[in-house]
Amino acid sequence: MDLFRLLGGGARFDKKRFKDDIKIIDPSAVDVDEQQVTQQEEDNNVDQQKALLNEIDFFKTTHTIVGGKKKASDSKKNKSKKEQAANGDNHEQLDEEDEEVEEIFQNQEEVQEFRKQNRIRIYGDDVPNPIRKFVNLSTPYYNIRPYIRRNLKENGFDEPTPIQMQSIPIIMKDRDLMACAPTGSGKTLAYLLPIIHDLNGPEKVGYRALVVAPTRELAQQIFREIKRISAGKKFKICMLTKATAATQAQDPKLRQKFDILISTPLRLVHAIQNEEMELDRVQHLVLDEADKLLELGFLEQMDEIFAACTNPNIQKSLFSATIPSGVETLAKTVMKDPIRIVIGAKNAATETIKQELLFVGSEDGKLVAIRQLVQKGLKPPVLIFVQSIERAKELFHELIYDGINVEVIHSERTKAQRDNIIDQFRAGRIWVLISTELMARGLDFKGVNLVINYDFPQTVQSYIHRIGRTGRAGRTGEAVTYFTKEDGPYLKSIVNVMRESGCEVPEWMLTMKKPSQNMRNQLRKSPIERKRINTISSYDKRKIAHKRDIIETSKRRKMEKQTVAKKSDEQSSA
Ligand SMILES: Nc1ncnc2c1ncn2[C@@H]1O[C@H](COP(=O)(O)OP(=O)(O)OP(=O)(O)O)[C@@H](O)[C@H]1O
Repeated sequence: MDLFRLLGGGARFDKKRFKDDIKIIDPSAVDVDEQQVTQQEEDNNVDQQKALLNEIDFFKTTHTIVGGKKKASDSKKNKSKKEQAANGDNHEQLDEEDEEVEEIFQNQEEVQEFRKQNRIRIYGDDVPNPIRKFVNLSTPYYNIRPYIRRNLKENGFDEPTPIQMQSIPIIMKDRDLMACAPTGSGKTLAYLLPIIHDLNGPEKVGYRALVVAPTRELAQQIFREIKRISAGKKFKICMLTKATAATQAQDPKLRQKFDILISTPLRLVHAIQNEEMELDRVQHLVLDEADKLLELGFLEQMDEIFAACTNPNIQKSLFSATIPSGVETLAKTVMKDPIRIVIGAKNAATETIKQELLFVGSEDGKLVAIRQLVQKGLKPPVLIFVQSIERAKELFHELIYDGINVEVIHSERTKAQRDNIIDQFRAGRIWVLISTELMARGLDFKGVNLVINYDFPQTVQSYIHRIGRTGRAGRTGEAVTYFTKEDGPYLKSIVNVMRESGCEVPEWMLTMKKPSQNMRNQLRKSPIERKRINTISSYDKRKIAHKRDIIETSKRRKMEKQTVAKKSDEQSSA
C-alpha cells in the first residue's frame, strides 16, 4: 500500500448507532481479588477453565448475539484447535454460561450511561461493551489468566482507567482500534494487557506481537511495561537495537524463539530490508504515538513495516493523545472496520495540569523568568523544553553557571548518556532537565512537578505531549509556556487547548485570532528564528567558573582539615 498517496484527505467516520452488544458476565462469580493465586493454583484454575469451557469460542459468538452480522474479525486468528480449546472456545456452552450469571450492564442504556460518566466516546460498528473493573476480566467471558490479574495488583493497577475500560474488550475481540486518550491515562496497559492475554504464553514460532514507537527511549519504557505485566510467563521479548538485531541476523533460528518485538521504525526497516526479520506471524501490531509515526519522516518506514506484516488476520491498534483528522484518514486505509475511541475532549490536555501562558517580552526575558522561578524556589523535578539542540546546549550553559542541578538531553548525546540522564532524572538526582522534542512524547516520569515551554511549541500536538510529562496517572502538575511578541500569532491554538481542558484563560486571549492553516504549516516545518540564549560573556563565564572552583576547593580543604583534627582528637583521647 502506498500511504503517501493518501496524505491530505479529510476524515470521515461511520457514526452508526450502537447496536446491542453481547451480554457480559458478573464479576463476582470469579473474584480473584480475594484469592492468593499461586502458580500451582493458577495452573489448576486454567485446567478447570479448560475442562469447563471446552471448545467455547467466546469472541466468535458475537455474530449470534450481536445481531446476525458475522464480522471478518470474529474468525481472525489462525489458532489451532488445541489452542482454541485451551482458551475455552465454544459457542453453545457460552450461551449456557451466559444465562447463569448476572450481567455487568442490564441494557444498552446502562452501557451508554457508563460511557458518558467516563467520558468514553466510541465510533464504529458492533462495539464491545466496556469493563467496569479489572475483576470483570476474570469471569469466564473474558477468561483472563490469573497471573495477569496478579501482576495488575502487584503494580498497583487497582481499577482500569477509561481508555483501558473500553479498549481492552475491543482488542480482546480482535477488532482494529484507533484510540485517542489524554497523556498519562494508561494507554500502554490498554493495549498490552489484551495482547499478553491473547498470546497466552511463549510459543517459539517467531514474533506474534509488534509494538512500534517513535523513540528508543519510549521503546525501552514499553519493553519494561511488558515485562511487568507478563511477569510469571516466560515470554521472549526483544527490544530491537543494533546489538540484538546483529545477534538475530546471524541466527534465524534464534528469531523463532521470540514472541514480542518492540522497535523504532528505522531500526526495524533496516532489519526487514536486510531480511533479518520475519513479521509474517504478527497477530497484533501497535503504533504507539501513532500520529507521530504516520507523519512524513516516519511514514515511508511505516509503509514498509505494514507491508512486512503479512498475516491476513492481523489486529492493528493505533494509540496517541493526539490524532489529527488527516492521520485518521490515513489510518483507516490500513485498518479493517476500525473502532475509534476518544476519551474526554479530542486533542485536549490532561485536566490535572494547571496551565499558564507567560508573556516574557523578549528572548532575554525568558532567562529572567527562569531565574525568578529559581529564586522563588523551584519544586523539582522540572522539565524544560526548547526548540533545538543548539538552544538546549546554550540554556544548559546558562543554568549550570547559576549553580542549578541541571542536565541536558538531546539526540547528539550518546545512548549511554541518554540512558543515564533518564535514570538519574527518574531517581530525582537531576532536578532540572533541559530537552528537545526527544522527550516530549510517551515518557513516563511520574513525579515531574513543572514543565516549562521555554520555546513556544511548534504544533498543538507538541504542546499537549510536552506538558503531558507532568500530571500523569491522576497526579497534579503545572505547565508554563513562555511567549514573546513573535509567538503572539500562534497563541490562540494553545489558548483553545487550555480552554478545552478546563483551564482559566484571560478574557483578552479568547478574542484573539486563530492562526491560519498556512501559518501553522509554516511553523510546523520550521521554528521561529530566535536570538541566541547567551546573557553572560565567555569571559564572565570563565570568571564565574573560576570563582566557583576556588570556593569548592576551599570548602574541601576546610572539610579535610576538620577530619584530620577530629582524628587527632580521637587518637589523643584514646
Ligand atoms: N489502571 C491503572 N491504575 C493506576 N495507574 C496506572 C493504570 N494504568 C496505567 N497506570 C500508570 O499510569 C502512568 C501513565 O501510563 P502510560 O505511560 O501508559 O500513559 P499514556 O496514556 O501512554 O501517556 P502518553 O500519552 O504520555 O504516552 C504509568 O505510570 C502507568 O504505570
